[in-house]
Amino acid sequence: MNDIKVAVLGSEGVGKSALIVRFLTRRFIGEYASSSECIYRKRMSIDGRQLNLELYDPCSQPCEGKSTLNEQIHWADGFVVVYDISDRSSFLTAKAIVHLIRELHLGGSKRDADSVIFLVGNKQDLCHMREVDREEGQKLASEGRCQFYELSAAEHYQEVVLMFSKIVRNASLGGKAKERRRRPSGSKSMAKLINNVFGKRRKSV
Ligand SMILES: Nc1nc2c(ncn2[C@@H]2O[C@H](COP(=O)(O)OP(=O)(O)OP(=O)(O)O)[C@@H](O)[C@H]2O)c(=O)[nH]1
Repeated sequence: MNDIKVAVLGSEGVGKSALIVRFLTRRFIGEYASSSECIYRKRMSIDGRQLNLELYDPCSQPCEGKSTLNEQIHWADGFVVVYDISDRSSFLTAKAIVHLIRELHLGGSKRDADSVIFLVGNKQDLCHMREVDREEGQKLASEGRCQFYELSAAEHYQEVVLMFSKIVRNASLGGKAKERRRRPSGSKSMAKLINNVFGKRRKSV
């Protein structure tokens, strides 16, 4: 069975965990653990093929054994680079990450690389507080040769599922069946994911 590794990257509070939890559990809960990096696993069927998906959710806080962004990039087959449309600084971080991925992610053909970086402007429901125009996102995506999505983990379940399904499909088709690399860090079961959702430091929306 194919193993597909997808890293969800971006600055603190952009909604990386919210997107992952939404995809894996259908739920948007509002507060998520941030104290450790983790990998979530899901068995999926794409085009009749069984895949083991590993989704990497980094920790924005300093934490024990934390992997570097370079390690995360080398580990992954596909990348979801997230920013918050109501936070310009998160967009600048996303831009830097996209450029770094392009620099470091040298395996595979050009076509493969083009289809496995997704740029996601999250929190579209906060468009009344928008600091990043949709056009700016599209421009960065075209410069970085990424696919572009603007969505809301809070409100757009179907779009979130579609986006993750597409990157998994693209990564699995990329012919980048890489030799298995070192995992960025520990892994987490679904039960742990659910447990992590409650009693976290609060973040404002
Ligand atoms: N309004 C709105 N809030 C969101 C959305 N997605 C996430 N949030 C909120 O944004 C805050 C941060 O979400 P997280 O999923 O913890 O963000 P993160 O990127 O994982 O943050 P770190 O773990 O600190 O890196 C939480 O309060 C979420 O409820 C969204 O689509 N809309």
